[in-house]
Amino acid sequence: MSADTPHVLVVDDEADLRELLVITLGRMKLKATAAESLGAAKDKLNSDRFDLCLTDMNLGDGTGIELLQHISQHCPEMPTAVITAYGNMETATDAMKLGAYDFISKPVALDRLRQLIEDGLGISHAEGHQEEEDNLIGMAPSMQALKTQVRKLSRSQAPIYISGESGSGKERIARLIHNLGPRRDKPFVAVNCGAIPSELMESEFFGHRKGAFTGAVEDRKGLFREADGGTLFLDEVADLPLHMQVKLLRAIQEKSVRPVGEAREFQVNLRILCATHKDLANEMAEGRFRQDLFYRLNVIEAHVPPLRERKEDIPALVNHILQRLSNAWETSAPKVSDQAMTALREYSFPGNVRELENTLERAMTLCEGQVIEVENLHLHGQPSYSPVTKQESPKHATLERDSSQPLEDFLQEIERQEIIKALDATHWNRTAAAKKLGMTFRSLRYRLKKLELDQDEGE
Ligand SMILES: Nc1ncnc2c1ncn2[C@@H]1O[C@H](COP(=O)(O)OP(=O)(O)OP(=O)(O)O)[C@@H](O)[C@H]1O
Repeated sequence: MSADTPHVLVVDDEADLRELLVITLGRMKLKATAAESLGAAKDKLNSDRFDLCLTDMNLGDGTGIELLQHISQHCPEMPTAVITAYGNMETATDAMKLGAYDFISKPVALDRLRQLIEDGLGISHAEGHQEEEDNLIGMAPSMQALKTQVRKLSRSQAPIYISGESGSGKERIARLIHNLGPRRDKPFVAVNCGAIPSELMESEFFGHRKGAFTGAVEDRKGLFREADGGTLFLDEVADLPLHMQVKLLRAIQEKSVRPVGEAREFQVNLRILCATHKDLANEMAEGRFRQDLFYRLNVIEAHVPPLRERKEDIPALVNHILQRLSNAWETSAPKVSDQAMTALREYSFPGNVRELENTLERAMTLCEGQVIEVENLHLHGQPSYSPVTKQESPKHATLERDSSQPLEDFLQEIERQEIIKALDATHWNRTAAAKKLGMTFRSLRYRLKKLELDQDEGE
């Protein structure tokens, strides 16, 4: 064995299991050192350097949890996995919250054990990828804390629930967790659970065999197998129908899937991350989300704060987004006037970073020359606001009629502005806007035509 052969510490008070672990590691050409108690493990950690630690939960003079606490203080960089009693998810969850990257249940299956060891060594050889982190803009203390958490979580295999408002950056966080971790060279598959028709869900997730149902013209692997070895990101997980939640839980627990119309099961090794802008605990309390799946997915929560709570990040985000847009459009990035930047900082951004991106994209189209001014931003609640998809409308009424303006024109301008406000508040959903304005859909449609505001967008 050479000096750079990875060195693994095995901690278990049961001699049989200790021996099995040492033999398996030897067959994998790894160097193993065994400790039979918590005290002995601490001594070995003091006197030697290890690349990985596998520990049982019962250690005679202490527990695996105590060992994890010791490791997190004295050698936090060393990946540690725990061995738990069969079906004891609670202990496994506690261990992962304390930094264990994964767990294995007894009786220990050898192929799963080998996978666990390989995953762990992949972590200890992973270098930091600074450029990945640089793509996540955020100097606000809440974002710095989130980045620290993400760095830690990327080393773990624990499922993570990413909470946060729409457009706040949940998927971006999920990608960063994947890209910083040992699975980075394997696929990252993102799926919006709310966008798949209920009847197609099973085949989307688990695949199907050709001819399994009408329309199944060829074999399909399904998202779980596409993500094999990598990460599956379940966005809007609260939108999964209950029958699918049962199947998902089973696939996660068994680490295997059976495609529709197929007799065989296929093993999958993936990490599950999920997100929703809904309150998942509340969805569970209301009976729309299964409790067992909730506890399986929500081992650790990472929260992405809304943009209005980290306004200090707005200028850096603006520069980052304008740079990205101008690269894509092959133009030079425009500047943002001081007033426009102040307006952006004062705005509440209900649609978070995605809304900021849309606002800047529109402003870049509208601004003449190289400077984005306040009036190019069209922020809600500003007098110059007009809809995103419309061409620049003629000058907006100031709500004070100048004496030369015919009353009819003035009233029409007020009507236009009120309708636009309602349409925007409802994302151009005309039925909802009509309700907001206290008129029928037909009547709104008539007015839209009259004011030349009718368009197909946003239905
Ligand atoms: N901190 C950030 N730095 C740079 N870009 C960001 C940041 N946060 C979000 N973005 C960008 O904003 C857009 C929205 O982010 P993302 O899709 O991750 O949000 P989300 O919370 O997953 O949205 P939804 O709830 O609609 O699924 C993306 O284009 C993303 O790249």
